[in-house]
Amino acid sequence: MSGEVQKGLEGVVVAESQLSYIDGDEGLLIYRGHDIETLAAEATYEEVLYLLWHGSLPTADELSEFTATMAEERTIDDSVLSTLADLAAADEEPMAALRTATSMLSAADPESDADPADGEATLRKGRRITAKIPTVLAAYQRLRDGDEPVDPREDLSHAGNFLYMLTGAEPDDVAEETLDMALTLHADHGLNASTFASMVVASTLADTYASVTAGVGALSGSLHGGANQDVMETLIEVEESAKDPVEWVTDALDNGRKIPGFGHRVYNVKDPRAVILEEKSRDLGDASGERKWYDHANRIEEYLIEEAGFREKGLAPNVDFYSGTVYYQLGLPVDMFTPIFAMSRVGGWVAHISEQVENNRIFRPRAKYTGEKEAEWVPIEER
Ligand SMILES: CC(=O)SCCNC(=O)CCNC(=O)[C@H](O)C(C)(C)COP(=O)(O)OP(=O)(O)OC[C@H]1O[C@@H](n2cnc3c(N)ncnc32)[C@H](O)[C@@H]1OP(=O)(O)O
Ligand SMILES: O=C([O-])CC(=O)C(=O)O
Repeated sequence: MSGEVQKGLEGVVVAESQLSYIDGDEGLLIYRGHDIETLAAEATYEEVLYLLWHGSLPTADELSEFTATMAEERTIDDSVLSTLADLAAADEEPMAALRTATSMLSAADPESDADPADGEATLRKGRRITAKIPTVLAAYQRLRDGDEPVDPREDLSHAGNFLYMLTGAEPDDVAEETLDMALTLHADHGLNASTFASMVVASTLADTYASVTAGVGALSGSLHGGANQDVMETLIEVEESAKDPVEWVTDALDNGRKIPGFGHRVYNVKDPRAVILEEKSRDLGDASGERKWYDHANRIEEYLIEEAGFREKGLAPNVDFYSGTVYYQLGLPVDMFTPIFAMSRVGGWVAHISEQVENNRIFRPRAKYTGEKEAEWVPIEER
């Protein structure tokens, strides 16, 4: 066995998977054979979940049964709502509130004693978690605002119902379709850090709720899902600085700052999801007459790629760079951006957890020990 350290596990292949394929040089993303551009344009998030979890696109009957089953599972227990109220009163971060609530949801699962190695039971538990996360998030946002949570409706889509529960009003088509597309784009992405975290937990044969909770925790960090919030905060900082975006970003780089929304372990070119979200951000800006956020982001991208050497370093916009401006233009609160990412990515976590337990071996890498091997024992009173 080679003792060479692969820091950050770069390039290490640890599993086989049929779920998503990424070509980081070509800027290609595929879920089970279907390219992301087609899925974003044609599929609903529910269809994508079915594809990821059950291996092929659903027929119309399969989709309507699947959608109805998930819609019936949207309600959350009063105990979860009451904990969310306590967390809102304590001004907890939304991702931390989601982490706590996801863990709590297991108490009401009707299959709590299912065999963790049963991939089908994992999918059913995962479906319940996926159905309930929007209810948790919308309730949390309303409680933070001092409003009563709104009960989920079964007749609305996953995206439409979330927006409805958030505002108390049915969303317009543009908002619903935009969010649905964003959910599709974020649903899966190979062994990213949060998916891998959830797989590591699942590989111990821990419960699905434990594995998904680990995914939420891993996604919250600023190097991963947390970057979409950071991008928007950066654009707001640019706006408030009274500096030109290029001047701002030059100063930021001179001060050793990383620019959120740029760089990726797998892509050396622009993330194909960022291409789609950029177009959506520009269209929303044009439609509302408020192109400022898109323009700031685009100016920063152009400068970093064309003039600051990012292209030569293989640094390009990732999915988080334009998702923030899209969500902002939909009027979503900035610190809900990463929870909305989780609301989508739970589909990928569940698919990978199920794939893992169906063909399981516990993850157990090693560290190269660089500490002392023969330290002298000194009694406590002599130290
Ligand atoms: C959904 C997602 O998770 S997408 C990623 C979201 N995260 C971000 O957008 C945060 C900003 N980006 C980053 O921190 C990184 O690019 C990551 C975490 C995405 C990838 O990390 P790694 O593959 O480990 O790359 P690493 O951080 O080692 O970067 C390689 C080089 O590029 C530089 N670099 C990477 N990203 C950036 C950036 N956003 N801005 C400026 N420089 C950068 C690094 O400083 C490093 O330079 P060096 O070799 O001179 O030290
Ligand atoms: O793949 C990664 O490392 C990060 C990412 O883009 C994602 O999780 O969507």
